[in-house]
Amino acid sequence: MKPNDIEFELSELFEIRTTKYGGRACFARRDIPVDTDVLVLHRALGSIVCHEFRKEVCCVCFLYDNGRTMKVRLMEKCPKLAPKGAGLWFCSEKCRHDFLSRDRIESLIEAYELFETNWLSRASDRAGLEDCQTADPEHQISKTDIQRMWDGLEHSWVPMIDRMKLIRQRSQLPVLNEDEYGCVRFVAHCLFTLATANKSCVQMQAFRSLQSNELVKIQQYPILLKVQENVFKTLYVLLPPQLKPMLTSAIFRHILGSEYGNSFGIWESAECSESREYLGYCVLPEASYFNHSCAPNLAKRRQGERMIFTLNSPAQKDQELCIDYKGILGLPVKERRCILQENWFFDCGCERCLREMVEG
Ligand SMILES: C[S@@+](CC[C@H](N)C(=O)[O-])C[C@H]1O[C@@H](n2cnc3c(N)ncnc32)[C@H](O)[C@@H]1O
Repeated sequence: MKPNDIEFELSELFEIRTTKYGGRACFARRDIPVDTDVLVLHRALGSIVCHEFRKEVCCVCFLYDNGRTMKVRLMEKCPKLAPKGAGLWFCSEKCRHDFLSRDRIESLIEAYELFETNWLSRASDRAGLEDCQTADPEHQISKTDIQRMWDGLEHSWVPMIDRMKLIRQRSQLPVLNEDEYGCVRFVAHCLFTLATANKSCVQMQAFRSLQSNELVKIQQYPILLKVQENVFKTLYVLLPPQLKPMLTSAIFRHILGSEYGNSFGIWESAECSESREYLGYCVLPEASYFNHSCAPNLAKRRQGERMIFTLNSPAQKDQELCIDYKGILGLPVKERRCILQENWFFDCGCERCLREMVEG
């Protein structure tokens, strides 16, 4: 399948077409009235709460209660499977129950618990970690460098690990920093969804066709190549047997390559948007075909786990449906474009930018 081919239907209200200015985008199939919810998503493919907020944010509905620690843990319900609580905190019995009711959730709990145990046991090794993890700022990473790293992992590291007993495999685990640990959990969550979801559901189809920003992101942040290596190695050694078959380099690279450029921030739902805390991020494949516009006609809002995309003005048939990626609509055109280029790696081709650039 060519990257631009879309062979699935996301909504009866809009369709995906290729644009001249920015890959694929969503277009109204017919006139749609203002205030219509054009897309309502019930669950992310994968999500992660930032390490610093892990105890203060419910891992199901992402409730944040002004820095108070969430009181409900997993060990009370499944002391054998998750004696350390698997690094999960819940706001209520209801959210814990929702989580535990997911199909084959034991495999994800087992994975999270192993990651958490490993994380806690390596506390002393983490001191001084920052010093050893730097990348050469002069070297521009190429596709070949990325492929070389993966060839090394697949053809030499994986066979070496496969020959070892479990205890020795674990001694080969890299020491992770907080971001890498979060990334391990995020990828495991995505692999769990991929393993348990119906392969032909819209979320899976949308995921398979997501645009990857692997090269451009790693070129901008070369340290990510090392991060990916550490995350992959950790998953390879620690994933339980139910999830391990999902871990191939191709799926891993597609998960992270598409996360770079398609993820949605999980923000504290507060009145004042400027003082909101950034709590984590999630990947919503079905919502990742909306392009950005500096005059968007869609507003997005989170309601617990759900994400809702609502028209803020009537849309005519064939009109493009766009969201605001970055909360920068009040800035002058040059600043907006600079922020979009630095964070999302594109030159904004929206009508407002084109008009304001001509106006000077
Ligand atoms: C979330 S994806 C949107 C779907 C994407 N166009 C696709 O084909 O998969 C974000 C990417 O779309 C493109 N894009 C989104 N909004 C754009 C805009 N206003 N101008 C130019 N490119 C844009 C950029 O390549 C960006 O990295």
